[in-house]
Amino acid sequence: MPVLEVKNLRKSFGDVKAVQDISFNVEAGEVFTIIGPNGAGKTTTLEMIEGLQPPDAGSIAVAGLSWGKDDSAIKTLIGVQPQSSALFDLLTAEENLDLFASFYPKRKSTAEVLEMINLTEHRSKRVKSLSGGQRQRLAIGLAMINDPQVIFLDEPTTGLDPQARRNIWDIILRLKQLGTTIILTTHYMEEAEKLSDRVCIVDQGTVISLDTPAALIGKLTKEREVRLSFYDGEDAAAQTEEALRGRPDIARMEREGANVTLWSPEPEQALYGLLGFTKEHGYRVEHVSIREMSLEDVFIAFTGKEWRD
Ligand SMILES: Nc1ncnc2c1ncn2[C@@H]1O[C@H](COP(=O)(O)OP(=O)(O)OP(=O)(O)O)[C@@H](O)[C@H]1O
Repeated sequence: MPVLEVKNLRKSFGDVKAVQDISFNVEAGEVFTIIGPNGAGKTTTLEMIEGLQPPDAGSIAVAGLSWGKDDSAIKTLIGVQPQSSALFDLLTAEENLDLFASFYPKRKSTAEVLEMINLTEHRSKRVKSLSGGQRQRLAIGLAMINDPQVIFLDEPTTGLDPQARRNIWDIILRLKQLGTTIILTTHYMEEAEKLSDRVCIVDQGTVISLDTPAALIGKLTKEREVRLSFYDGEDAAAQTEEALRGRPDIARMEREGANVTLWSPEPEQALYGLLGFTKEHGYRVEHVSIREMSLEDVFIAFTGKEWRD
């Protein structure tokens, strides 16, 4: 049985249809990531699943339980990362964890959570003197204090520097190892690609595509982009382009000065042909690279929108 079943969710705010029709299932132990442009309905969807807003229509089952019937049972099963502004500034990290733990019948030990979020040595610091990354880790600690089966993390790394972001990735991966299901939203493509078992792309309140990062990328295209630049300048590039045009393993080619870019469903084969030609003619290649398509390419292709930083 999926740990989360979301069917035909809808929610409007006046004339704004924030969520038009969203359905998905999440299996136990998955990292399931919802991505989408600004205003796509991600937060509204999460808040309905977390029981913070009632949907206008549709159904939500958490481990087979429903809001409105089984509220206190669901609350023991889920953990929600509070916005870092909801932390108590004048309490220490440890005191915040103890306070949140007191709301629940079942809990993890504070020491264990501090260890998981790598704050043991800062446990006696007041929140107001923690860094942004440390506060964010504490917010994730609060989401796990009741030892939940499912944890919701809404943009946990927004605004953090790359190192602080990686520290949060480590926590997410540790939680996954322990079997916790994680529902994540993020604006960082690399993060979604690295952490997620499946990614759900949402736009204008509907699910546009849902699959593993690899399958989403595979759906987009089988082509890879190959770039090549020549020490011997424009002439060498133009000759190479001319000679390779029409090869079956090259879908299309572009040249700009001494740089040639081509797209190929068989980039290795195309490269053999290319390098064979340049060697034969004594053209010296300065740089060769093959670029894999990324989740960012998928996002742009599906939503027609640039990714927000
Ligand atoms: N309480 C509210 N009252 C009125 N409109 C709202 C409310 N909450 C959300 N909306 C609107 O609903 C739409 C979806 O918002 P939501 O916050 O769910 O999107 P999002 O995908 O989380 O966006 P972002 O990436 O910017 O956080 C937006 O147009 C937003 O302005």
